[in-house]
Amino acid sequence: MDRLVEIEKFDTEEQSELSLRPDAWNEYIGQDKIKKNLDVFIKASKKRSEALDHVLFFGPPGLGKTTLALIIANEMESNIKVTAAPMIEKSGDLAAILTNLEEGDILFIDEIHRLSPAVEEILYSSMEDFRIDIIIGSGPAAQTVKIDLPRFTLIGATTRAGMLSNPLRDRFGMNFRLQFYNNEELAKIISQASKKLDREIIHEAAIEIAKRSRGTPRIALRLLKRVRDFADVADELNIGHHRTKFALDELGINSYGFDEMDLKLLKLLVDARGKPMGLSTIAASLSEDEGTVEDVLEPYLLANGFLERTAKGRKATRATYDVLNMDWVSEEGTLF
Ligand SMILES: Nc1ncnc2c1ncn2[C@@H]1O[C@H](COP(=O)(O)OP(=O)(O)OP(=O)(O)O)[C@@H](O)[C@H]1O
Repeated sequence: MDRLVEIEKFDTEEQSELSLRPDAWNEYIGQDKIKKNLDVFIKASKKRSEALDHVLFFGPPGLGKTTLALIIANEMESNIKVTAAPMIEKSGDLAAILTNLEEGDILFIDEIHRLSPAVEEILYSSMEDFRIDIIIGSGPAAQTVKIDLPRFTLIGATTRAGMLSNPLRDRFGMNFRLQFYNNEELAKIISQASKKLDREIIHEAAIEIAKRSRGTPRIALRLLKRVRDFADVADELNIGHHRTKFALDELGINSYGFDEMDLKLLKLLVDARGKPMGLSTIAASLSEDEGTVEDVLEPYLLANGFLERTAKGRKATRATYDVLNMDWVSEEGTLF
């Protein structure tokens, strides 16, 4: 029987990513430790003919959490339903999803930290006992009906592990943190995707795109598509280094891969002349919400030493001044 892959969380841009998405381990580049561990756990569950234990992935957007869930389903030869927490508004929505699952199915919930407490409550018993209690009616006449569920696997993904409640986090048998990719890994992802787009890309060009992708496959693939547009217009069948550099410069992507928002944030910190800045001040100055600053902007800057988090707030580092071609000012305000 064919596996069922039901996806209801993607917008149009994500739909266009689907054709480039790897569906087997050999195409999933990097994250070697996670791959190795999951491979063992999948093989063990298959050997015992059991559903895989619940899995939680966390890490910044675009690092491959959804892709991993789809590969797991492929390897387990299971049906998968992909959804996102904001689409599960009421406990009834979740109950409907759960009661429609079959033995061994996988349910993937993205942004799982955004589930409402009432919905989360239902998830606890379904993850632990494969059972849900539904209350029918209200007041003294209300009745609780227990419904048994098939043994399924929940795969949760979140950009904010810290926002997950303890009872929910504890119910996952496996936790994996995804890391940013290095340039060689991203170049491999770019070359692989380029082949799927019927283009050859030379290694130097792939590295050039990788360097400007903030360690993130989703950004790398987006840039690859734009570079391909430039190559197509110039009637170049293959993607070379010169065209790639030209295209990326035209797109205004600097050699660190920083976009306008990154640069605005770094400039804010530098303008504070060494004084730490609070998250709320940064968010207000950038007209962004705090969550976006914490989940999307900061992780890459932090991981690469362009920003420092202290108890008093965020601070520029020496590397921040270097990026912006400015003289370094220490916390005491001394110019170097
Ligand atoms: N390790 C990898 N190897 C090859 N391609 C990858 C890898 N990781 C991600 N990709 C590609 O990058 C794109 C984004 O990945 P994905 O949607 O899985 O990220 P995500 O972590 O789920 O993002 P979000 O948190 O926004 O949902 C996909 O098109 C996928 O094909």
